[in-house]
Amino acid sequence: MTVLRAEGLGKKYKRRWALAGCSIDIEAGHVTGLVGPNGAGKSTLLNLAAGMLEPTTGTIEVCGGVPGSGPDQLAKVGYVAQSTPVYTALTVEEHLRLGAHLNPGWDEKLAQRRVERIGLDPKQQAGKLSGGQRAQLALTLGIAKRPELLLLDEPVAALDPLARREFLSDLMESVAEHGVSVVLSSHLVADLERVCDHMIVLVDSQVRIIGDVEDLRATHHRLSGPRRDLDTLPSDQQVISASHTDRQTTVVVRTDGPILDPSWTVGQLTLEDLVLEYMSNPVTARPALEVLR
Ligand SMILES: Nc1ncnc2c1ncn2[C@@H]1O[C@H](COP(=O)(O)OP(=O)(O)OP(=O)(O)O)[C@@H](O)[C@H]1O
Repeated sequence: MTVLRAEGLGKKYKRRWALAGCSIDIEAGHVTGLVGPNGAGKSTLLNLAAGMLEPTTGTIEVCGGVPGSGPDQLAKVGYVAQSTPVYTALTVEEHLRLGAHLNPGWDEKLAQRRVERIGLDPKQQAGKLSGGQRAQLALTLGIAKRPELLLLDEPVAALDPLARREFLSDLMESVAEHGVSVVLSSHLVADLERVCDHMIVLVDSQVRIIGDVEDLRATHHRLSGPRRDLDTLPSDQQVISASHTDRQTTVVVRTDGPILDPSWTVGQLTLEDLVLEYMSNPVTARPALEVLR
């Protein structure tokens, strides 16, 4: 089953395109990381998927429905926005009560367990929580809702390192136990690497690359060797970035085939290297669109 399908998706604010021509296909059961520079369009994409925004062009379908189209659709999708919105005048326990009231699939046990473990005082007003505690409360509401698809916009940005690790392991537990699909944006690629099996890199409002993390790792190589003209590379090798000194060429290529040329020294890239290559070379790389299976 497809949990998120976008075709030619675009969003324009006044005269500026925040997102343009995005085609994305995410099957259920995946944890998909969304990365890209500031202003690339990550929050815009998540807002479109949550039904908080309407597309200017193209279409987006989430869990088989139009985002934000009614109560059934809202129940299927959990969304924790970057600002981790909470009701400042309500206490922690009132938030949980509200969650139980509004969400047909509410998991009270899970919500209580999380609040206890995080150490939130149920009687404390949300407006008096720290930024990290507010984020934890918002994340608890998102997870305990038991959605089919959980959309998280920079969920760990406000968390301390231990809380971050625990949150990510909670998330993995929810994925394993309840099969929830997740799309989460973050600038912390090392965190994403721990939990994501798929990755989308957005640059300049467009999808630069989308795919299975293992496939991405296996098909990208850093080649270094004697200086040479890039036109001499085999046609199945897509150049992502290249640099030359007087004597040496270093090039990052994407290819499904083996590197047969013995003059290259072949190095593997970490996921972080790979993401940075796409983020810092928006011109040389062509967009690579794939279906996530
Ligand atoms: N409400 C708005 N009105 C006008 N422009 C907007 C609005 N929201 C976002 N934008 C613009 O759209 C572009 C994409 O913004 P978006 O917030 O989606 O990026 P992002 O990738 O989430 O960035 P960040 O990593 O900084 O959170 C940016 O240029 C931003 O200035």
